[in-house]
Amino acid sequence: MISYEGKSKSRRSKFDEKCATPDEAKKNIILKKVTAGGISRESKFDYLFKLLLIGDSGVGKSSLLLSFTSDVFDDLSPTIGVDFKVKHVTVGGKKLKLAIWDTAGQERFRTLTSSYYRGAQGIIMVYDVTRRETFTNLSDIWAKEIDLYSTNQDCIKMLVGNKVDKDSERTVSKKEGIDFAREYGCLFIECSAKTRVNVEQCFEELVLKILETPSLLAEGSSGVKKNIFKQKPPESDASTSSCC
Ligand SMILES: Nc1nc2c(ncn2[C@@H]2O[C@H](COP(=O)(O)OP(=O)(O)OP(=O)(O)O)[C@@H](O)[C@H]2O)c(=O)[nH]1
Repeated sequence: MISYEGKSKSRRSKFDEKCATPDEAKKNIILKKVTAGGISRESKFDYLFKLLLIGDSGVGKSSLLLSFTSDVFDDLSPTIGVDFKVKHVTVGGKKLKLAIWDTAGQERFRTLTSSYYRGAQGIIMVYDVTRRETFTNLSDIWAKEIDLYSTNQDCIKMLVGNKVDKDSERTVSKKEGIDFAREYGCLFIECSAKTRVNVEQCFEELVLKILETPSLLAEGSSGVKKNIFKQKPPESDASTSSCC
């Protein structure tokens, strides 16, 4: 089991609701990073890991994140650009700070979200077991995005089939998920953000695998000065940040 010292923020600020375009979303990201930078200075940890959630719109990425960090399930509106949460956990005797980035699945944000693959030690690819196209898009879109944009050669990938609480509506079998994961060298789990089945296990297995990968530990060590919260948003410029 993971033990928590949870720190999380509610997913939708009033600012979120007003963001309708990728440009507005960029400004939103900058604001959120400033807030997260404050949190990072408060806590001690052995490793800081950057995790990324990707997959089609509506598969439940934000719901998984909210379920994991806040034990809450809600009917969420689509993510605008990129969102993130911080979670402190202890796994394998190590104190970990997880910065979990939740990307919008909608295609119009793809250029914006692609830069967030940089430096991620773990990438969670999510599909909806009741919507087959979200599974076929894994190979058509998401695996290609990882190949293009992930900068960590040893980055651990986790395939997640979400919404197993709707088993009667399932259009993707568990075996298909296992086969895909084997072919693409991913970990695999089926879960439900709604019932919380396997939600903790998903993050725990991913993080344990990262801990077993020495090259990723060098990247994620708290001794490394690189601050992943200060990652520049794509195409960010002075005018954007000064607007904020
Ligand atoms: N039944 C069920 N519904 C879920 C589950 N996870 C998410 N949902 C619902 O699916 C819808 C989409 O969930 P989101 O978490 O917003 O999906 P997303 O992948 O973040 O979507 P984008 O932000 O557009 O990329 C919401 O109505 C959720 O309530 C689940 O495990 N079971």
